Amino acid sequence: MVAIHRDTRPFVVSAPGKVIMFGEHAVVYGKSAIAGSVDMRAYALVTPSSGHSVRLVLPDIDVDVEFDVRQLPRLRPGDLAHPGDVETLLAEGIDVPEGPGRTAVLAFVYLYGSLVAEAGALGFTMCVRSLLPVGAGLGSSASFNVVLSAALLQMTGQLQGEGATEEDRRLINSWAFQGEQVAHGTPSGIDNSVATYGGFLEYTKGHGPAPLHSTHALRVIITNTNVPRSTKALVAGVRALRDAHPAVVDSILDAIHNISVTAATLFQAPEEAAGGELERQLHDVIRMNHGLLSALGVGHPSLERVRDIAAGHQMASKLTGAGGGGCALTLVPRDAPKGAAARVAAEMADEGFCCHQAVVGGAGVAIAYSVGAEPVDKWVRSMLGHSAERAPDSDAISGFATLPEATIAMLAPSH
Ligand SMILES: Nc1ncnc2c1ncn2[C@@H]1O[C@H](COP(=O)(O)OP(=O)(O)O)[C@@H](O)[C@H]1O
Ligand SMILES: C[C@@](O)(CCOP(=O)(O)O)CC(=O)O
Ligand SMILES: [Mg+2]
Repeated sequence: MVAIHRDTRPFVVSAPGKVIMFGEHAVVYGKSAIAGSVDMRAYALVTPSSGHSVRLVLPDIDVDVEFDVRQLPRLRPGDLAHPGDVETLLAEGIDVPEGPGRTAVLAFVYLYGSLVAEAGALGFTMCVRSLLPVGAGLGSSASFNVVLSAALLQMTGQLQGEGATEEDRRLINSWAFQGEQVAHGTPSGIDNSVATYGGFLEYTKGHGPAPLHSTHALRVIITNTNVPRSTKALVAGVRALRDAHPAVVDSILDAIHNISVTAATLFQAPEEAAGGELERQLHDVIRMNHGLLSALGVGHPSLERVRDIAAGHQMASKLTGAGGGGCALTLVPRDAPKGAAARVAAEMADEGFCCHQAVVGGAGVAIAYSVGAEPVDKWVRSMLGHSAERAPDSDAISGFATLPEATIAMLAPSH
């Protein structure tokens, strides 16, 4: 039986989104991929309470639900063949919303039922807000599942070091993966790994994340085309194509694998070798990876537009995440003329796209209790500062939600 940690202080858990540099989709089939955390995070504000009521407030997707915890299913290992089957255990009268909120609430029910299993009642209000665009390829689902898992593990006293120890992270990551399974069916695990561990890493299913010590600072523009798409549907589309043309699709997946392997070598090449030649090779592999993803059927005209605008400035772009719209990344070469990144972003904004000059490789999951007299907004700012410093010469590009809008007020559910 799990003892409940009766600490009634409110706390915040945050976790970053991710940008897949190389290897999306192929990673689902055991190929190698490279990804890093981005400086946009999800935040869960948890306010423990003594009753039997759990309120889950998700303003980004218009969800505000309340459950009597005695009605939620309790799950033991092996109760379900797949976490996605949690729906079948819902008691009559349990109200789970339709639409985008459904998978989020089902992931919550699954994680609550598994982690609070025999521990009796555990009441609280949890509000999750995210600076990540929802459903755009930056791993918003994974950072959501990481903050859920970490918050529930923390409240049930299952973390040794408030999420900071190796064992804490292993535990958070494995539960967040199950949350991703509720939503996606067959996730590779790369998104939840980046959201948990942060940094920049190489990932192969079954081997887990391996930190990649890049010797080169990356300047990356992330562009959200604002074209909605579903990760689950895109992953299923690639699976159907592979079922129809196994030899062809497997050779594309192998080519993507070889791109990730090549890129890992390039990222780790000695600094002396980092001249134009190295950047030219990175440019080539980005371009080829995008073409191969298009061949898998996960491209979109908006992504081609991003690629064309970048190419007009001698920069390479590729879709990132599941594709079909959503986000693309553009590598800004070190020797790009001053202001070039801002000009690219302005051209993209003219198309209705949003751009963000990302800092890649910041911290993973973090848990924080409010401390003493520290003003709460200052405290939230310091949490946002977990990511690496911005490059001093970075152009001001901010089409995404950023501070100061992201104050604690957005974390507090309206009553
Ligand atoms: N801020 C959020 N609040 C609640 N749920 C979220 C939030 N962000 C993401 N989600 C969950 O993740 C889903 C989107 O995940 P997905 O389609 O995998 O796209 P991506 O992970 O690329 O953003 C949403 O439908 C919702 O279930
Ligand atoms: C397409 C895929 O490689 C990444 C999906 O990322 P996102 O949910 O679009 O952020 C799927 C996976 O790795 O599980
Ligand atoms: Mg996702």
